[in-house]
Amino acid sequence: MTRSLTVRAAAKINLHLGVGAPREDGFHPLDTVYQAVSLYDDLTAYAADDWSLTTAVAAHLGEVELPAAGDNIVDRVAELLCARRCDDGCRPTARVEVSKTIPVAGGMAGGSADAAAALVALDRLWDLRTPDSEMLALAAELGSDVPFSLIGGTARGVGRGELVTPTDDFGAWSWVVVPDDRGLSTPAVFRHFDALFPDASPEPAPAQPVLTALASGDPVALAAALHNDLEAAAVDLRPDLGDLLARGESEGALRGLVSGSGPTCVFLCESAEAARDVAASLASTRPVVLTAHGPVAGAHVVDTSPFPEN
Ligand SMILES: C[C@@](CO)(OP(=O)(O)O)[C@H](O)COP(=O)(O)OP(=O)(O)OC[C@H]1O[C@@H](n2ccc(N)nc2=O)[C@H](O)[C@@H]1O
Ligand SMILES: Nc1ncnc2c1ncn2[C@@H]1O[C@H](COP(=O)(O)OP(=O)(O)O)[C@@H](O)[C@H]1O
Repeated sequence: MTRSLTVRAAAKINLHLGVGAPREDGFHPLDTVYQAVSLYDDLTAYAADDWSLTTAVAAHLGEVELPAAGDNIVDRVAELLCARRCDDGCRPTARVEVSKTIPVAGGMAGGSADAAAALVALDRLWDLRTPDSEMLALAAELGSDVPFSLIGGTARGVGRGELVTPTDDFGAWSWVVVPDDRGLSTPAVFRHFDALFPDASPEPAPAQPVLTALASGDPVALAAALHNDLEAAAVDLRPDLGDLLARGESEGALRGLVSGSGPTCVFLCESAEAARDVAASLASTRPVVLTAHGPVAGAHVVDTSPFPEN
């Protein structure tokens, strides 16, 4: 029987996204608070003699173009892990299948989730036993959001978002998630932020109000503290998002927010029941409306077949 393992990784919401003026390397300094929420991609890696990758996107997310095998972030993970952790001259071999339910190019870090899942799965499949500190460093090379996708939960991110520290979170938070059938490009939204705010401070807005609200566990306090500096840029590029945010709030959400660089909009609700009600109201005019809760775990193994324990 072929050895295989499945790793699950979650989407994220930025509860706070403070963005400073661009650094010399072009990246923006961030002070952000990530929360992993219960929308997932599953990645299964099978032992094989060659390298192959297939991706499947959940039907409700519509017709979405993903980078072809060879250009996918999962290919980059395999190359990087092999180059840094395998013997000289080795090449990556596995058959990898990715099953996506995280909206693509939606500001929910779906590509980063797949990268984190691939790091965990291939490290285990190839028995590399990479130390956690090195896994986080490799994750940071792959993308600013990838270290958070590894650790999950609720965490503060600084630097360009790659330096993550878990934070206190005493709540069980209920979200409505409204994806969009057209993605927004993350670099384009950051560029539009620069155009709208040419005098932005080099220091991003501090995350303290959200950290205090998370420690209270009170949804009303968290709703008041939610903050996203990219929201103005995303809404300026896509004015319909502003209408959607207003509508969710008028339907009973405590607060609507663009998720990261958008275009997915998320709505914090008082309870799981309230989230179901808001979702039902929004579903009368939107093709896809989901509910989710957070925080949930980072990339973790959910199935092995048969796989010797070490
Ligand atoms: C905006 C955020 C908020 O969490 O997420 P998304 O909304 O895309 O999911 C992240 O900063 C996205 O992280 P990620 O998608 O991993 O970005 P990267 O691959 O590192 O960078 C993609 C591009 O985004 C811009 N970028 C990213 C991070 C950052 N701190 N400053 C930037 O200017 C740069 O143009 C960079 O070339
Ligand atoms: N495995 C993958 N899943 C999703 N997107 C991927 C993947 N590999 C590469 N990408 C590309 O990464 C870009 C960002 O996608 P994604 O991570 O879903 O969005 P966001 O950065 O807004 O959170 C898109 O252009 C997408 O086509």
